[in-house]
Amino acid sequence: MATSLAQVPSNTQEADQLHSNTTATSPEQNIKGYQVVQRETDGKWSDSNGMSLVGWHKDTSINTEQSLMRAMSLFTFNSTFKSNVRFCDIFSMTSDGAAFQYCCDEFIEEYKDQTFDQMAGTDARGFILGAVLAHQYGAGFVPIRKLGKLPGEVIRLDSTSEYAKNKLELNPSHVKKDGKILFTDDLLATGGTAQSSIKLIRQAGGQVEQAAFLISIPKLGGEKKMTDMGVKVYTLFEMEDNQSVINEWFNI
Ligand SMILES: O=P(O)(O)OC[C@H]1O[C@H](OP(=O)(O)OP(=O)(O)O)[C@H](O)[C@@H]1O
Ligand SMILES: Nc1ncnc2[nH]cnc12
Repeated sequence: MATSLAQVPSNTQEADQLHSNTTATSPEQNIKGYQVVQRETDGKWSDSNGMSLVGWHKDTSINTEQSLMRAMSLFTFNSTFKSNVRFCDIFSMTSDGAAFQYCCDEFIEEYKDQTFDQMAGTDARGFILGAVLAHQYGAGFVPIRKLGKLPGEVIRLDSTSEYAKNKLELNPSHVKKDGKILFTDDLLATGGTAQSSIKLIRQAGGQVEQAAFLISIPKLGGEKKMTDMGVKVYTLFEMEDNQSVINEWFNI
């Protein structure tokens, strides 16, 4: 029986259960250094609207089939939402309590030995992880917003992302001068958004040397942009942007 996206359980425990009943053609396969779980044709995770599920955990020490299947079930992809963009929807993950907790805990673990004065995140998806981590570490949260949404005196910078041009704004009075600030966003694609956001924070007197993203698409160059500006990146997932590779994994 084919497994359409609508039938894929959103609850990760149920996903594990489903997987334990399914035979993978190649349960664990190493592609570009990452462990990947493949489903056989019967169990492919996609539906007739062109949506499919794919993703893998960056931590190669997580190598049990169950962990990988959980990682893979977190995000949905939609290739028709924005033209020419393989749009990765994090809200399939955030709307699932277990999945959301799993991701947040991974970040909490990553930064547990550090202290930060503030988190900063970009409107709108960057607010989610930033707010969770701010609460966890007792740090403040600083919003970088799109044009015209922040009251008070703002500084502004143009930014270009994989599919949009924006004007980003920051209220400098929100930034702790010389404070240690972790920049957060859901996704690092071209890095244009993160680059402009971090420039704004630095212009306001904050120190940003680290940035955290749920997902990165390495092919689009964001990680290099971050490194070039002296920012160390931590991402939980990396996404393959090559449709033919994805098709091959999932027999789509
Ligand atoms: O690395 P880049 O190519 O710059 O792309 C990444 C940015 O694009 C998305 O935001 P979007 O502008 O879609 O806004 P949203 O958070 O309001 O959905 C995402 O949340 C990042 O902020
Ligand atoms: N491919 C993508 N999916 C989701 N959000 C994005 N922001 C920039 N590129 C994106």
